[in-house]
Amino acid sequence: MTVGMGVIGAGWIGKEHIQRLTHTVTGARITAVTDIDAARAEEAAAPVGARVLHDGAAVVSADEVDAVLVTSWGPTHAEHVLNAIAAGKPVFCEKPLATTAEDCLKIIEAEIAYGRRLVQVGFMRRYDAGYRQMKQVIDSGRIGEPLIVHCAHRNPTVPESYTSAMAALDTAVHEVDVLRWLLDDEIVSTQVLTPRATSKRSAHLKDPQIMLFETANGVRIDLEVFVNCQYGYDIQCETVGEEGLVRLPDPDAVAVRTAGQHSTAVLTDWVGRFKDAFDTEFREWIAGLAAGDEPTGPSAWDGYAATAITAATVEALESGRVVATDLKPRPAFYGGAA
Ligand SMILES: NC(=O)C1=CN([C@@H]2O[C@H](COP(=O)(O)OP(=O)(O)OC[C@H]3O[C@@H](n4cnc5c(N)ncnc54)[C@H](O)[C@@H]3O)[C@@H](O)[C@H]2O)C=CC1
Ligand SMILES: O=C1[C@@H](O)[C@H](O)[C@@H](O)[C@H](O)[C@H]1O
Repeated sequence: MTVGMGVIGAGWIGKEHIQRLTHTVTGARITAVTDIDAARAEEAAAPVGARVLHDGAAVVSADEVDAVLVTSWGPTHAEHVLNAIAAGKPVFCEKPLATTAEDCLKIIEAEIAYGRRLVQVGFMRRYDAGYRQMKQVIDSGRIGEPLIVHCAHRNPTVPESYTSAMAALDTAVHEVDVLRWLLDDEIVSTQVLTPRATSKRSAHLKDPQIMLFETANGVRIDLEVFVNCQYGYDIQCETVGEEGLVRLPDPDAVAVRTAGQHSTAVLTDWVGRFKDAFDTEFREWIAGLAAGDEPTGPSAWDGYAATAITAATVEALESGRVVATDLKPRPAFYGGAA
């Protein structure tokens, strides 16, 4: 079965995923595209033979759309995801699931009422080979119980429109998700330290930031978010356990020796760093859809947790306090205590 895919939002990542589903991952065909910028929708749809529809609701209800891909701006996600659930269609939503915890909870309520998982959130790091190997090591017990995690998330530069809150909402949100999954633990409190600011930032921006998270099991996580680091796109993660540690590998790169130097390249953006992870994420999602299975990737609950924890982190940044994440109890539908 080929899955007919309707895409809502044909911007940067929307176009990336359209290319991926057309040329790299088998089992799906882009059948409909919409964007509030009609020219952008046309430009993305024409080369893959998809129809351009006038809005997200039209995409969700189109007969040729079996599943929906939401790659529009974050504040619009909840509406499209709720429409897809109402239509009983599987929906892959790029992060964030919604920009408020309240909207995430509405999605959870709608999915539970539907009675079957339809929603998957685009936290692709769970599909990265390095993070998967780290999880295997942690789960195997080889390093003993995890105690501390050291992380860094560095982008070379960000546009003027990037705000201090986005360090949590847009950037650290990936660590929040992948660490909850890696440790199989929940983040219960958050704090933000602001070291000396880089002169390379926009005047309004607090950069870098050091985020400190604590989990229910008492694991401490420190995360450096530095979005004007200049030198490249660099993702680091090291978990220290009672009997050893496990570190995320750097991406493969040849070592060059020339002119008295030994060097390896550093990547410059998330597109290249997580290309294989995105491919695997979609390969597994499409295979599940074709088999009629419920999605097994990041759930609406994970989307809620990430939004609530990053919102608490913004509160921590603005107040200078340690803030409790105060998550709701996880419903049995998502594997919580009944
Ligand atoms: N997983 C990851 O690493 C990444 C995820 N993202 C997420 O993907 C989403 C899109 O990001 P980008 O592609 O970078 O943004 P973008 O601004 O390049 O593209 C978004 C597109 O959505 C369109 N749009 C906005 N509202 C719409 C609506 N209601 N209906 C139809 N079209 C609409 C815009 O006109 C634009 O073309 C964001 O939620 C972002 O956080 C973005 C980059 C990386
Ligand atoms: O999702 C992403 C962007 O939206 C965000 O702005 C970047 O900081 C992240 O590295 C990237 O993965």
